[in-house]
Amino acid sequence: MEMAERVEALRQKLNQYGYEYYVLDRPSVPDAEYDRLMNELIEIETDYPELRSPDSPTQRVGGAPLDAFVKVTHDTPMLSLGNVFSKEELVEWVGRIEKDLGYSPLFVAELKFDGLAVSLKYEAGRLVRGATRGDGTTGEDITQNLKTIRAIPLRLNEDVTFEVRGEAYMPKRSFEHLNDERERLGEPLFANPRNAAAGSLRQLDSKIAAARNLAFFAYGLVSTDDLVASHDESLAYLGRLGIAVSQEYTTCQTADELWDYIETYVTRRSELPYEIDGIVIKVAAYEEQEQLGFTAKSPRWAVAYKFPAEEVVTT
Ligand SMILES: NC(=O)n1nc(-c2ccco2)nc1N
Repeated sequence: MEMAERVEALRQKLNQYGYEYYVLDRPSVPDAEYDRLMNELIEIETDYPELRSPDSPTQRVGGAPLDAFVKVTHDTPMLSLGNVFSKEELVEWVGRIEKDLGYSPLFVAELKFDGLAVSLKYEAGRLVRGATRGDGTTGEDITQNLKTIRAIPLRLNEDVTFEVRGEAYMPKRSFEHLNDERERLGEPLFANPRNAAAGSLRQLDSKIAAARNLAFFAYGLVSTDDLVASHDESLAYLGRLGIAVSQEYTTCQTADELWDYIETYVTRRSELPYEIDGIVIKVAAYEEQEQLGFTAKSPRWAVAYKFPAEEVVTT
C-alpha cells in the first residue's frame, strides 16, 4: 500500500477507536491495539515527515516548554453556576423557572465533573485554541496542554467553527497512580484529582501534562449559527463529532424526576471512575435559556445541586 494511503488509513482507524473509547465508552479493540497503530503512524511520519500534518493524532505533545501562558479573552463569558443544596431549594428553583416561563419546560440533568472548566475553539473542524476559564472573562491559553488529552480531537469529522465548553479532569485511577509515584519520589502529594488536574494543566512543559493521563467531557456548545436548538441536542451533536461527552445525562420534565436522577448518583458516585461534586440542571431549549437570561454572574436557566461534603472518615 502507498505510504500516504497507509497514513490516511491509520488516522481513520485511530479516530474511530478514539470515538468508541471516549464518546461511546465502548472500545472495540484493546488499548494495546490502539497503541500499536499509533506507534506505526509515528514511525511512518518519522520516516516520511512530508506525510505529517499538525492535526495528526501523533501531534499531541507540543514542542519546547513555554516561558509563560498568554492571556485570552472569552468572547462569551464562562459563567459560574448558582447552587442549591436540598430538594426544597431545587423545587423552589424549578418553581421560579415555571413561573418566569409560564409553563413547565424540559430540563437536562447531567453530572457535575470535579475538574477544571476549559474552552476549546474549533475553526473549520480544527482545534485552534484551548483556554482555562480564568475569572470567566480572561483565561490562559493552554492549547499545548489540552492537545495532549486524547478525549479532545485535534480534527473533527466536520469542518465546523464553534466553541466547546467542558471539564478537563483526572480520572480517580490516574490520580492514585500519580500520588503513588510522587510518594515514591518523596514529592508532595496532590490533595484531590481536581487539584492534580489544575496543577497538570498549569505546566509550561506539555510533556509533563501529557504524562498525567488527563481526560475531558464536553458540556456545552457556543455558536453563532443555529447548529442545534437545545442543550440535549448539543450534547448528542458534540458526541457525533467525536468530542468526548458523558452519556450519563438525561432529560426531565418535573422536579421529582430531577430529584430521582440526583438520588441515583448520590449512591452511584463512589463507583464512577472520576469525581463528581454534584448534578447540573439546565433548561433544555436555547430559546427558553435566552428568555430566562443571566444574573450578574450566573445563568438563570441552570443550577448545580451540590452533594453534601463527604464526611471524612478519619481512621
Ligand atoms: N462542571 C460541570 O460538569 N459542568 N459545568 C457546567 C456549566 C457551567 C456553566 C454552564 O454549564 N455544566 C456541567 N456539566
